[in-house]
Amino acid sequence: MITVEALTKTYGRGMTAVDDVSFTAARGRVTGFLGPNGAGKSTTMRIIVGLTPATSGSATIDGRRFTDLPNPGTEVGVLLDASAQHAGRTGREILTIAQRTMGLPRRRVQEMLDLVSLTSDEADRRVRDYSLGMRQRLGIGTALLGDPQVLVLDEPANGLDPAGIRWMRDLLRRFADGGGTVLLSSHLLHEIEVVADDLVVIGNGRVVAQGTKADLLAAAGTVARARDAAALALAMEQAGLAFTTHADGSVHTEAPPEHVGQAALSARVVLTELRTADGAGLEEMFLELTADTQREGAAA
Ligand SMILES: Nc1ncnc2c1ncn2[C@@H]1O[C@H](COP(=O)(O)OP(=O)(O)OP(=O)(O)O)[C@@H](O)[C@H]1O
Repeated sequence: MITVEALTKTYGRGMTAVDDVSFTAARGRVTGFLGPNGAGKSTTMRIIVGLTPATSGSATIDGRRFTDLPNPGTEVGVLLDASAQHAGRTGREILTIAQRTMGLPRRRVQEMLDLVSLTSDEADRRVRDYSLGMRQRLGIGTALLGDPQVLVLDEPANGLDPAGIRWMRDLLRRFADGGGTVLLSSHLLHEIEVVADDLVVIGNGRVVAQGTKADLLAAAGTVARARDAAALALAMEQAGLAFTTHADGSVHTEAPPEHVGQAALSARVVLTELRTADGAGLEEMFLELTADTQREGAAA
């Protein structure tokens, strides 16, 4: 488990990148870490893995600071900036150095190359000649090399092709289902929506929302549709549920699906659709929660 408590990071005078941030990323779950550009995600993650000192507050992994872990790579897999890998080395060399540093068996290098689908030919090319997606795959391989129980990944899907993104999603799901802890930042909201169990949203260095994805998206309300749109509207009114009607005939309400279902049943209205409004849910929620801190929003 990752525990971040009252974490604050200031740079120079008056620049607060991370402002009293607290959250946990639990075992067996994927925690999505979201926020607009410059919100403080990378800074928080860098503090968690000991690359940036906190001004105040703490970040621990299973109760210990990253810098106190005797062999950190075997406990925490880290991918922060895939472009930061030594460009003059080959992928195989980078993995081999990490394998030796961690004192792992040599076979782990080939196992990781196979896992991230880098061919022998690619593994022996210098990283400067890698595509972004190949660097990302190598970074994921390096993060997993020591068979850690915790992953801290900053934009891991960046540069991956669609098949790679799906592969990554399945990998993270399996990792968490096996009891692992995943803290994952991404701007790909759809990816987060599919893979995350819990969400932490930050804006301007502060947490603006956190909780289970289900709870946060449930707050987005319910969409319902009936064969007879007018009858559904009447049923909603009779049940005292406030709603708006969309051009496509569906209704949107802040009430949970159960209440809408009950209203339809009471009025004997046949529903053709009943779901939480999570189609565009995460994006809507993200934009709403971070409206004050969005660059685009701020200019409006
Ligand atoms: N070394 C530094 N010195 C001064 N300011 C910094 C430093 N590192 C980060 N910052 C500032 O801290 C704020 C948070 O940056 P951070 O990289 O954590 O954001 P982010 O949420 O990861 O953004 P993005 O989505 O663009 O990656 C930004 O305003 C950034 O300019």
